[in-house]
Amino acid sequence: MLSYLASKIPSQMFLWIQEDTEVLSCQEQINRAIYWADGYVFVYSITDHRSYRTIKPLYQHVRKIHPSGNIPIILVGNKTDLLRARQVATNEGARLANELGGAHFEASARENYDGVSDAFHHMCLEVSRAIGSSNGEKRRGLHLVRPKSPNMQDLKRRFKQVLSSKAKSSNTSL
Ligand SMILES: Nc1nc2c(ncn2[C@@H]2O[C@H](COP(=O)(O)OP(=O)(O)OP(=O)(O)O)[C@@H](O)[C@H]2O)c(=O)[nH]1
Repeated sequence: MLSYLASKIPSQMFLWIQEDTEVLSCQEQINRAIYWADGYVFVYSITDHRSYRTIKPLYQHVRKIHPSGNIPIILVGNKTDLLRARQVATNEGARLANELGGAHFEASARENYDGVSDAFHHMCLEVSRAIGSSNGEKRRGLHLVRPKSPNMQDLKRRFKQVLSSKAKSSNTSL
C-alpha cells in the first residue's frame, strides 16, 4: 500500500520533505516502510500520464533504499473502465514494467476485483518466492527500525496537508 500511496506523490515531494523539519519524520516513516516492504505495487492511472511518469522516480527512490534490486515489483495501470480518457497505452505500461523488471497489469478497481486480485496474486507469489530464496538473510545488517504499524490513512492526510500548505505559501509569494 505504501507504494500505492507513493505513486500518487510527485517526485518533488521528496525534496520538499527534506527541507521541512516537521515532515522529515514523515519521510523517515515512508523510507522505513519502503525498507521493510517485501514487494512494491506501483499504481498509475491509465487516464493520467503524469501519474505514469511519476513511477520511475519513485522506483529509483526505492532502489536507493534497496540497491540490490532483487525486490519483487509489479506495475498496475488502474481505471481501465475509463476507455475514452486513456492517456497511457498498454504497451507503454508493459515497456516500463519490463524496464523495471516487474510484471505489468491493467485493472479497474471500480469495475470488478479480478484485475486487482490477479495483480496481488502475482505479487504474493513473487514475494513468497523471494522470501523462500533469501534464507532469512535479508534483514541482517539492519539500519532502520521496523515501523510498528504504518498508518497509511494518517500518512496520506499529512501529505495532503503538506501539499496544500506548500501550495498556499507559493501562492502568497507570487
Ligand atoms: N473510474 C474509476 N475510478 C476509480 C478507480 N479506482 C479509483 N477510482 C476513483 O478515483 C478516485 C480516487 O480514488 P482513491 O481510492 O481515493 O485513490 P487516491 O489514491 O486517493 O487518489 P487521488 O486522490 O486521486 O490521489 C475516487 O473517486 C475513486 O472512486 C477505477 O478503477 N475506475
